[in-house]
Formats: sequence, C-alpha cells, structure tokens
Amino acid sequence: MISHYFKGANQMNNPTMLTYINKEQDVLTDILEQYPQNLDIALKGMPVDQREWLILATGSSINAAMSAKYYVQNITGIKLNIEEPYNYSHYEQLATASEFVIGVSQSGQSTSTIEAIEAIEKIKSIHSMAITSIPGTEITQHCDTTLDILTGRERVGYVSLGFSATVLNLMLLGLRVARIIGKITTDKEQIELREFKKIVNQINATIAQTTEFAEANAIDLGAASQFSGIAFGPMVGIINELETKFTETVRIPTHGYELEAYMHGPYLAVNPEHRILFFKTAGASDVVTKMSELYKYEQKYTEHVFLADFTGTKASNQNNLSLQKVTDINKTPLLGAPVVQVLAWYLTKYHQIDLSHLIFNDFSEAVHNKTQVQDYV
Ligand SMILES: N[C@@H]1[C@@H](O)[C@H](O)[C@@H](COP(=O)(O)O)O[C@@H]1O
Repeated sequence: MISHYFKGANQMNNPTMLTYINKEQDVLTDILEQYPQNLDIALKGMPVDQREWLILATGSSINAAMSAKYYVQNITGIKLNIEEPYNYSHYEQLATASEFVIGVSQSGQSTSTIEAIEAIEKIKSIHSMAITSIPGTEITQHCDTTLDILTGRERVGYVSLGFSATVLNLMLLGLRVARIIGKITTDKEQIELREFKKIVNQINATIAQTTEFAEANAIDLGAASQFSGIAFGPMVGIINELETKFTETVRIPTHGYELEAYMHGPYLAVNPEHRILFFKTAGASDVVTKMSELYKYEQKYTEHVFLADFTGTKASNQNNLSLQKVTDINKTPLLGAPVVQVLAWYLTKYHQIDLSHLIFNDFSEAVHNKTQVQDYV
C-alpha cells in the first residue's frame, strides 16, 4: 500500500535506520488519512467496552504500548494492562485476563507474544487483536482480527518507523473506541484527528532539530560510556524506548528511568562521565518542580546533563534541545520517538558502530525468540 515511499532510490535496496526515520512523517500522515477504515476492520466483533484491556508486547512494541497508554486511557476511560508476555503466560492467573486481548508484534513473529495469547485461549474464551506490520504472519493467525500498522515490513531490525506507527495506531484505536462507545462526540473525534495531523506535521522539524543538537554535541555524545534517560508521565514509554534503542544500536550501558524511580537507588551511580538526558513536558506542578530539582542537582555531579524540552521554553545553552510544544501531553510521545531514534542513529556514528554489520546472527535460532530467523539488513 505504501510501497511508493520506497520506490526507485538506492535506499530501497539498502535502507538504513535513518531511511526509515525519514519516512515517518509521510507514513504517519497516510495512517491518519485512512482513519477510521483500518481500525474499523480490526475492531469488528471486538468486545471493546470492557473496564480493562490486556496488551501483550515485548521490546520496542511494549515501549510503544506504554507510550500510547495514557492517551488511550484518558480518551476511553478504559484501563490498559500492558504486560511482558513471557512472564505473563508463565506466572499470572490467566483466568483473570481481560476478555479483550491485544498482541502487538511489529514482525508478527515474537514467540512469547504469540504463545501468551495461545496460553490464555487454552483456559478461557477471549477476543484477540493482532497489531503488526505484516498481516499474515503467525500472530495474525492466532488472533481474531488484525490491525495493520501500514508501514510494510521494516527491514532494519532496529525499528523506528514501526515504533512510531505502532504508537499512533494504538492512540487512534483509543480514539475510535472512545467514539464507538459514546465517550466522545464525532466533533471531538475530528478535533483530535486535526491535532494528530498538526503533531505529525512536526516530525520532520523534530528530526532536523535533533540532528542539529546531536551534531553540536557530537564530541560529548561520542565520548559517552554510560547513558541515562529520565522522564515522567506519557514520556516514560519513550524513555523505555531510549533504553531499548541505545542498547541495541549504541551498545553502551543505557537506562531509562521514570523520574521518581531514579531517586530510589539509580542516583547513587552518577559519576562525572555519566550522560543524563531529561525529557520535559508540561505536567502537574509538583512533578515539574521535582524534575527541575533533580535536573539542577545532577549538574553538580556531571557536566553532561542534557534536556529535551517540549514545554515551548527557548533553549538556554547547547545542552538543551527545545522542541515543539505539544498542548496535549499525552500525544507528546509522537515527537519524543524521533528524538530518541535520531540520537541513537548519530550516536552509532560517533561510536563507530556500523549497523549494517549484523552481529549475533545465530541468536534467534539458539533461543527461539522469533518463529523465524529475521532477515534484517
Ligand atoms: N531487535 C528487535 C527489537 O527492536 C524489537 O523491539 C523486538 C520485538 O519485536 P516485535 O515487535 O516484532 O514483536 O524484536 C527484536 O528483538
């Protein structure tokens, strides 16, 4: 459906992570344009009007679910239980699972997600939806319906486009369900769609601003041996993705912390070489104050404190990245994602990592984390 994005260019044969990052604005715009068709297909027969939904996902896909969580909860009034599928299927009381289960797997081939859905089905009757970039893969065969995230297969295993498209599709799923269950009016649905379009239109600018920020701090970021990200609210999913993405690509110890969680142990590990990136959005005044206090405090112990700021405040120095203000903070993850992805891409350059050189090629076969060995570029 979106193959025209990949036509012609050499990029089609040899796409990089940056090729996919640069497709995000166009592809996400297309996703918004087809609303609500795709969602209505996936929602057919689903018992959405439950108090809770269960979402099973791992890696970037669970981070995407965490990034969309507060938007979906806020607009639908439904609680999302987001779980790592492996532990869920082995240790939880499956009989208490929600009747509506969503399995998110961009490849459609993560064994733990597929097996968790099967495990629940063995003991109770559920309705299940697969969210994936490749309809027809194993996860879709195990679920009643499929929500195609409309990106096509991402050939670079360090997913970026698929992450952002998953976040948007989950948010739109929330929006559509809110309308279907009468939680919002058609007018409100249209207002929300217009807001999503405005934000998606800022993706290329966000990529450009983050690129400039990375280049200005290239020496500092290139010398990083340890990286921590700190965030609150809807940006916690994004900081989790920073941990996943930096670990996969930059391959230095990286952690993503929820603001308060950082204050209960992790702060003791700070050292003069530590790089810390804060993600700031608007928020409750006590939360914002708490982040400011921590931001100030950490600067006493490392010179390498950075800020990605979505509050509309002008950057006061080179360590600050001032980004588009997003009024509804629950939608901010849509712009937080490219910040993380662009930084990961440039840090691989500064750390001389060639992502096209694949490593641990025998891993999947040895541990069976995917139904098939992934054919990444
Ligand atoms: N390297 C990728 C990760 O980037 C991805 O997050 C994870 C989950 O994949 P999926 O969403 O396909 O289930 O799979 C692989 O391990």
